[in-house]
Amino acid sequence: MEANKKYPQGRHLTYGKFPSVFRYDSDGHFWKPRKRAGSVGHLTFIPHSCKEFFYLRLLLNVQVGCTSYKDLRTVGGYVHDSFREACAALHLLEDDREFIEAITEVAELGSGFSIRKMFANLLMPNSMSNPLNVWEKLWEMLADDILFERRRLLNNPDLVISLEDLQQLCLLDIDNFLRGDGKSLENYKFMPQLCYLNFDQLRAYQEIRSVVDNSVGSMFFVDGNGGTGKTYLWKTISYKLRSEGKIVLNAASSGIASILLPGGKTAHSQFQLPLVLSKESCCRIEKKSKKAELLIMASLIIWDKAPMIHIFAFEAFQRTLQDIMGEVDVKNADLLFGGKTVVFGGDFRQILPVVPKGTRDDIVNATINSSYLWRKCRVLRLTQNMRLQYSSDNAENESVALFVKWILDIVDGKIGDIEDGEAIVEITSDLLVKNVSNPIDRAILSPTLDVVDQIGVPVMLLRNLDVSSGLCNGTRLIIIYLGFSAIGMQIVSGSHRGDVVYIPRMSLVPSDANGVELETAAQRGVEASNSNLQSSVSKRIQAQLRTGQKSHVSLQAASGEPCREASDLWSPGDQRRALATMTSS
Ligand SMILES: Nc1ncnc2c1ncn2[C@@H]1O[C@H](COP(=O)(O)OP(=O)(O)OP(=O)(O)O)[C@@H](O)[C@H]1O
Repeated sequence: MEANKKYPQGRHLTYGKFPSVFRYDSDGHFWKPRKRAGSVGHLTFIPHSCKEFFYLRLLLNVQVGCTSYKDLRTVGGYVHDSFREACAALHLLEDDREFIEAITEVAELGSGFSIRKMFANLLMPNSMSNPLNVWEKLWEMLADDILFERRRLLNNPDLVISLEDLQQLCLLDIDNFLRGDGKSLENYKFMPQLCYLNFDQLRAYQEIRSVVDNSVGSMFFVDGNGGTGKTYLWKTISYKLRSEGKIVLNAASSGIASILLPGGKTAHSQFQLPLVLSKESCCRIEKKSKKAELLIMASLIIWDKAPMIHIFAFEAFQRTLQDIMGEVDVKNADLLFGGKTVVFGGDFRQILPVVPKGTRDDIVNATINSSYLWRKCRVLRLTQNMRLQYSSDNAENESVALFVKWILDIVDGKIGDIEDGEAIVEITSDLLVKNVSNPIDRAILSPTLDVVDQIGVPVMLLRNLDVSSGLCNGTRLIIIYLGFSAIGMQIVSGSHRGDVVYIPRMSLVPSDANGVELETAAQRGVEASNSNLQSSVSKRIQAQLRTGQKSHVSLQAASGEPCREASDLWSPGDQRRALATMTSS
């Protein structure tokens, strides 16, 4: 302030910028002009708890040319009583900007750990007027070092953590700080919450956890209808174990289900399963390879949507694990899955393995519960549908419950005359959506297998091209460019919605094709298995019923949706009879 009185050339500088032109003489306690400019200064951090000093510091970062503290408190010619009031007049406190600035500043000086602690400390006394706003603006900064720490802890420099997982890990830390003070995130309902488990999920979690903790190894199957929270359970277990530095390998039988899992991969990619499986197959994992090392280090292996894959895949995986783990200790070679804990999950009402030209019996025999492994499997059941959000309106709840029962009855074969697993089901007109502007957003099926030939046409990808970018079997896209050898598309479903991608035109030759080729990896029309629904059907679930075309209608999918309206069935014509293929085993 004395320098401002003396040197007019410094009056346009904030306190932080002052050292760029002036030098402080610590002996004489005064500022004098620098001979050479270029120094950078910063103000010492002052915690929010220091109240007026904190606000004084905020003002020093904004006000210029002040020659007294009174000048600092003056805004628009009015002298405020406190630094805080002056900050408010300068709009420095709107939207919790003071806290955002304070956290941002500490982030430059300290670790992510310290700013997470700071955020928790601000939450505790309810200092922030809108903590959610601060969280949304800063959470990536709060989670800044988590990925680095995890890579270091797991000794895996290539580790990738999804944004959702990062948020959970960050919240977990904040929750831990709050617990130190006898509180938890639950006390702050307006904040994003940590995963909490319902009774069935908790029981399953505890059983799996105790086996992992005691390193005894076991095989589990978590059985639950769509929406009972299997994926939620996988996520919770994964977050928890990984937060303790343990390795959890997540895989799913389908690409689109795998992108819902933290660090999930398709089972084929995760376990190097051969495409053509037989009774003697083994995974293509070399004993001394990195993949084998990872499997040895893994505390838990999760395999979602297991009923979709042929039993040969599980048996191949079990043999491979015995081989790999037998190298660690010869006794492991006789243990189930080499002594590893492997948790399978899925819903037998959903899609079962595809057996080309197979009968119903062939399909049932190819399903995981027909394997010799099943006898050693502990089945854990989830029964509460978590996707259904019951409202305070009893009539609405009743209607939802009736609708769910109707869907389950169809799948259980209680409605319609079933012939060889198929039945004609009458759909009541109140379930039909007559006009729909954007069917891609609301459709489950059905394939037309037409060649992709027009811009603006909705398509579904039929190959796992790049699961981490959301390009997998089941991803929905809209054609935006048709080139000679590449097609440009925009993703319209899942977490990569809106992304523009270009994929080469390619031939699809099924392993048992006998010369049959499909035109491109993306096929016009929509067909999704139940497992594809969560990310590919975004807002509403419907079945598109095509006159005269036999479509595989996974009606039970709709049973998990939040409300009856969300489960409308769309019929382009007046087709009200759906041919539902029963897949119940
Ligand atoms: N304990 C829980 N607390 C809050 N929400 C939950 C809980 N468990 C599940 N949910 C929510 O319920 C919905 C359905 O759960 P989830 O996707 O895990 O079911 P699912 O059994 O995997 O379904 P599907 O078999 O159709 O894939 C999701 O929106 C999930 O976030």
